[in-house]
Amino acid sequence: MTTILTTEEREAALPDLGATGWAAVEGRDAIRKIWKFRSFSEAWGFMSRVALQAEKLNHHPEWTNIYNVVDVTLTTHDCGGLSALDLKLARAMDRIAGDAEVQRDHGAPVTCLCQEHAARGTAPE
Ligand SMILES: C[C@H](O)[C@H](O)[C@H]1CNC2=NC(N)=NC(=O)C2=N1
Repeated sequence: MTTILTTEEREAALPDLGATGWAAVEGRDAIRKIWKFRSFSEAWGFMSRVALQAEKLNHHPEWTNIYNVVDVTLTTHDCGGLSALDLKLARAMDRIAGDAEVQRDHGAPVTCLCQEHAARGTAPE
């Protein structure tokens, strides 16, 4: 049975994950990270590789993909909060994402490349 992380486990693990861009989710015992890849293809490649890890761990993200953006929330449904599996999957995602851009401000709007080109009046490559 998966158990909720203790305070000590959180204090040991969450600061390092926070440093890479993971942040607490308002009103949920969960962590969130937003990646902005250079293309849909790169975003999809990330999701495909993460999906294989999720199946291996039997632990799955809550995520949305809009074009080049992947917005991820991790929590453990079986215990209703953060567990060691969320830490493991978060670290795996960070490894797979490599140096892809991270949006750290979760209060700011999340815009995809289409919206950014439209705002700048530029044409996508
Ligand atoms: C029965 C259920 O499929 C398993 O217990 C797994 C599947 N993937 C899961 N993923 C997440 N995020 N939380 C879970 O509790 C969970 N449970």
